[in-house]
Amino acid sequence: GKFGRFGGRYVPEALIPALDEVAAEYEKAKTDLDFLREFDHLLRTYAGRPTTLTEVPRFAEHAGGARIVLKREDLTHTGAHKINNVLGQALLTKRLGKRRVIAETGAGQHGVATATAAALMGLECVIYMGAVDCERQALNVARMKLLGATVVPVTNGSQTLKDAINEAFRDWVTNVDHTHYLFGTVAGPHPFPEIVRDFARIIGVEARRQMLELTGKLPDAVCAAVGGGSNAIGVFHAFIEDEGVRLYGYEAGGRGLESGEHALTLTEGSVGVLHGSRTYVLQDEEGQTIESHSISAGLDYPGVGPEHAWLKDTGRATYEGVTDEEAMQAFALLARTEGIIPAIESSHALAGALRLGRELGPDAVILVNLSGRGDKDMGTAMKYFNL
Ligand SMILES: Cc1ncc(COP(=O)(O)O)c(/C=N/[C@@H](Cc2c[nH]c3ccccc23)C(=O)O)c1O
Repeated sequence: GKFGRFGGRYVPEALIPALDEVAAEYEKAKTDLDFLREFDHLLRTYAGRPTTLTEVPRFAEHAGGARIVLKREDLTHTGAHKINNVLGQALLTKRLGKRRVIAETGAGQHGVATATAAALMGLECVIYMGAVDCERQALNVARMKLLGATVVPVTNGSQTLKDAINEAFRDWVTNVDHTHYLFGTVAGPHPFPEIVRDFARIIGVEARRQMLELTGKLPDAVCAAVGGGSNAIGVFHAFIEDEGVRLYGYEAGGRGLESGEHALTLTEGSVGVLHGSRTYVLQDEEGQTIESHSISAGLDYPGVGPEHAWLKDTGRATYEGVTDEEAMQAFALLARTEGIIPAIESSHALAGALRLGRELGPDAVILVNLSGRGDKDMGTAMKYFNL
């Protein structure tokens, strides 16, 4: 397979034709100049690409004096990196002649991005979201409805991302003739990990060129939060061939390893199958998926994209945990020192960069993918900090 022993498509027979159809359409689109031009036009004039780099010297004072530069995916339209993947897949939906898109969401950012593209292109849109997540990301639920989407609260299981994905797959099996499942990250069955990575990698392509312009060299390290893995692979991919550039993925450490309440899939999980893909999974000895926990809904997932499983096994990337507490401290520190309120998901990468800066020392230059903005997280922040 594409990612060593990871990836594949472990799905019910009923979904194979739909996956084949999407894979075939993508193979055609990726060399179709009309598609590439329309996608590029939307990324520039609608999503607001290229996003800028912002150096954060006051924040970096807390990172052992290393230089820290942010890739500002929080400045894209809808406020997170998700818009890149969604615009590409929405164009594919139209090429497939389908009139309806469905999606899963946890933090609500992929849901908002999908509803946004559906409104733009006149597609019917249904978003599946765990009832717990509907509660903690209520602002995004309201945005999705305003954008014309139907939000379906999912009440089975842990009522978070994993369950929303299960419900979305059930819908797709029934409605595949007129519906595209607009998958929100680099997990899931082939071809989703490849398609979503290809649509997200513009982040790293821009950042690599921008870092050379800004600092005259490649960064010593690239840091990103890892939920399903799309913003991380999006910023990593353009640097994979650059051996001198270290790649760090930060997972949700939740209440800490000992608490058992975390989403440390790559650092504490084991090889298994989840949502159609062979990858790392948080599972017990019988192979039952263990419920994950994170203060950030977007990282609260017991699986991960197979390309990250491969990057971990080959040693090309390093994955570490960041607890809820560490993430919230980094969240507040960036706001206070640089006037930028990050998404709590992104704050895991910021906390990782503080740790890494102290390790690498004052000559290090660290690029951090600021995957989203923190408007959606103000409810959590108000409670956490008694604002
Ligand atoms: C701002 C922000 N940063 C980082 C992430 C982490 O995702 P990733 O690792 O793919 O970059 C998210 C996830 N937001 C998605 C998470 C998500 C959607 N579908 C998934 C499937 C599996 C795992 C995660 C997701 C959401 O709308 O909740 C996010 O909203």
